[in-house]
Amino acid sequence: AFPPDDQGYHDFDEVNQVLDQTVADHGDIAAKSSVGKSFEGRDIPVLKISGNAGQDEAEPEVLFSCNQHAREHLTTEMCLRIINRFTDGYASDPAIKEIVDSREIWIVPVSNPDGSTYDVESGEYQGWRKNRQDTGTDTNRNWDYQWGCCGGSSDDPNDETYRGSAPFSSPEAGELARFVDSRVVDGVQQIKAHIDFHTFSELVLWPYGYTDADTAEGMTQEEYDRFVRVGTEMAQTNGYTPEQSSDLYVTDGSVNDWMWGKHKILSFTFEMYPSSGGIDGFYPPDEVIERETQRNDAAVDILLREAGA
Ligand SMILES: NS(=O)(=O)N[C@@H](CCC(=O)O)C(=O)O
Ligand SMILES: [Zn+2]
Repeated sequence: AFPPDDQGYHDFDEVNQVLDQTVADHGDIAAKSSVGKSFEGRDIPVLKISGNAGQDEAEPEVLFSCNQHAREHLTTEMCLRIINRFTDGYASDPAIKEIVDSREIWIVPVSNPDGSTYDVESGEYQGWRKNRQDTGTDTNRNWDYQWGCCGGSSDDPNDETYRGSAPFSSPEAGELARFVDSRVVDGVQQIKAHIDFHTFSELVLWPYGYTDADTAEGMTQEEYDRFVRVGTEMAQTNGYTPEQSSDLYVTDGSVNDWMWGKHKILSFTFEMYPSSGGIDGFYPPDEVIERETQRNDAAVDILLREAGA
C-alpha cells in the first residue's frame, strides 16, 4: 500500500479492482486478460478497449504500456487515465466513441508488478527500478533487439541497468513481447503504434536508442522523419522535449528498439513529470496525478489517429 499521503496512487491490487470494475461497467467495449506471469507469479493484466471488444476486428491497434520501472508509479496512473477516458467517455463524447469504434486499444498499466509492489508494500518507498528476479533485471535493457550491443546497459547483476543473463531472461519483457508477437495476424502486425510511459524528465523519445545515428539497419530517413514529425507534434501538446532516445543516453535492449526493429511499430517512450529532481522526482505527491496525466490526452489522441494513417 502507498503511504498515507499518497493514497491517490493505485497499488497492484487496486489496479486490478479498477480493471474489473471497468469491465463490469463497460463490458461491451472493455475486456481484461493477462499477457502472462511475472517472475513472482503475478498475472500482468492487459485491458482491451474497442467497440465489440470480444471480437478481433480489422482495426488498427495501439498499445500503451506503463510501470516497466517499479518506482515510476505516476505512469500507472497515466494508463488508468487512458482507460477511464475511453470507457467513461464512450457514451457521452462522440469523438471518444469514434476512436474506440475504429481502433483496438491495448493498455498494460503495470508491466512490472513484482517491482512495483516491492517498492510500496512496506509503506516506505524503496526507490526500486528493476524486476524482482534475483538481484533484479532492468527489463528496459532486456528486449531482444541489439541486446547488450553498445554500452547502453550493464552486465553486472547489481547495476540498475543490468541487462539480464540473456535477451528476454525476464518474464516481464518476454511475456509482453510474446503478446505483441501474437498480434501478427496473417503475417501483418496489427499493432501500429505504442507508447511506453516512464518518469521523469518530460521527454518524448523515439528509436533507436542503441545508436546515435538517425538512420541504421531497419530505419530509413523517411521512417526517421516520421518519428520526428509525430514525436514533435505530440511534444507540442504536452510541453515535453522531443528527441531521439540516444540523445539522452545510449540504451540497448530497450522496448522501443524492439517494437520498431522487430515489428515496425511506431514506438515512443514518454518521460513524464517532473522535468528534473533527485530520487524524489520519482515520487510526486498524489495531488499532481490528475494534472500530469490529463496533460497527455492530446498526445494519446495524436498517436491513435496516426495509427490509422
Ligand atoms: N525512466 S528512465 O529509466 O529514467 N529512462 C529510460 C529511458 C528509455 C530510453 O531512453 O529509451 C531508461 O533508461 O530506460
Ligand atoms: Zn523508466
